[in-house]
Amino acid sequence: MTHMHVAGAIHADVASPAPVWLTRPDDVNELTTKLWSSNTKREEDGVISIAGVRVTDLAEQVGTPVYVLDEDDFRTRARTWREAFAGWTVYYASKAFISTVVARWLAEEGLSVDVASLGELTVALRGGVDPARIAHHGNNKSDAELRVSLTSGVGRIVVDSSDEITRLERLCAELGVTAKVMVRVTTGVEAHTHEYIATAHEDQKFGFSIGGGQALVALFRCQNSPHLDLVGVHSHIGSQIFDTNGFEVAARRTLKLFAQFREATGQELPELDLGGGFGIAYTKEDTPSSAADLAAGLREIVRHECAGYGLNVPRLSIEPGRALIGPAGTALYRVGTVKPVELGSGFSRRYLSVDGGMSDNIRPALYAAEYSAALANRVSDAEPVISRVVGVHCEGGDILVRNEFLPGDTGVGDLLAVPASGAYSRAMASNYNHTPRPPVVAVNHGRITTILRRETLDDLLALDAGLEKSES
Ligand SMILES: Cc1ncc(COP(=O)(O)O)c(C=O)c1O
Ligand SMILES: N[C@@H](CCCC[NH3+])C(=O)O
Repeated sequence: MTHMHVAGAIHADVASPAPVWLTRPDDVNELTTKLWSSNTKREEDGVISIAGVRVTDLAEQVGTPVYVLDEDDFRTRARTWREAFAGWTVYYASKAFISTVVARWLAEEGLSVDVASLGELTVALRGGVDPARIAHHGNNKSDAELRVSLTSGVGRIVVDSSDEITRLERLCAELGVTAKVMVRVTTGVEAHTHEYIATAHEDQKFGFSIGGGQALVALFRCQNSPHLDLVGVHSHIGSQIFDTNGFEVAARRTLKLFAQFREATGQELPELDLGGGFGIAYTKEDTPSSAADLAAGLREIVRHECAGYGLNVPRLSIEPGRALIGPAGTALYRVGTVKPVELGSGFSRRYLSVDGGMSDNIRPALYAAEYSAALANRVSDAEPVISRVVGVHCEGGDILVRNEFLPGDTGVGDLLAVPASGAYSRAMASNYNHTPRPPVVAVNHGRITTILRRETLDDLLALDAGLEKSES
């Protein structure tokens, strides 16, 4: 992830070890603008508010932990991306987070939606997304899933394997329909991100390899199928990427494939999807590109490559997930214990245990992802101290924020806010240790709306078949 290369390095000038990239803030109460949703600020009395809702009121009304979505921030970001990429189709990657309310916002803001499971597809449809504006992904889509996709009129099915093409042809024949398909290709790009979220190097499960020749074969096969309508190629190189070079190389390689396809068939492929993966700021160190800069860069590359091959510029699309919902979300936790841990050589680390953990945000444990945090219910004059925010689970790796300067008097009962938490946190949440998953609330103009309620122990016990039997 972003700072993995320096995670072990330490400052010697502070009482606790801090990674070299983490600088001591002049004002520990200040909210670094790029990290927080656009309607987040500190009120005069020091309490953080999001879209006019004070986090102290929020915690009182809905409890903690809670994920807070700044509706206006999300909608504005969705519009900004749609406008920056005018003329392209912008699919929101729903895996980052989806609920029927978010699906409705997307439909209202004129975005399309990418789904990667029957669950995401169902939520998008139930949320009112036009099926024609849905792209269906997955490296092992089931018959049941493809059937729903075909019968509901999903706009694009992105095929990922020969077995899937066979399955899809059989289902299309059975249902008497034709599927519009894109072929997911592997461009061989080594994206600069964590290994687990890079998806275009050769040794991973997604797509047909361009370098190995399988991509061209898959294109021919779809082109010649009476059941499939081949519309183009899909490339996705990975996630949380800052270095735009990877997108450029992917665009070059896919357009070379377009040229090869035309040479072999005399026909041009009409569409190219360049996927998602645009990085966001989780810490002050991160410097994401703006939608406008990304759009200008990608437009120019595509134009240049198409001109070089004498191709018409295809209809283009992208699939940002994190870049739209990540910065709009804030996680709110309450501190339950504070523990100074002696590390030897005069160092100590302050562990702040909060009421959530790896069950609501697995990203630090899974990708060594870095986050930031701020004391949210008040300001403090105390010296900033390097702190580690940890959860309630039975794992040493149950870390939410590995290193952050927080006021030295942060204590039991205080609220901590973790910005940039809208993507892949609640969406990847689990019930580890039989923990009910936190709610997601939308805030706007001082109003709180629950869009996903808090799970309860009763919800979890309702799944317990043994209990059902003994009580019936
Ligand atoms: C096919 C596809 N499209 C889009 C995305 C969205 O990625 P991100 O949220 O990084 O923009 C992903 C996830 O990495 C993906 O696998
Ligand atoms: N889940 C990943 C991103 C990969 C998404 C799907 N291709 C993350 O949390 O960063």
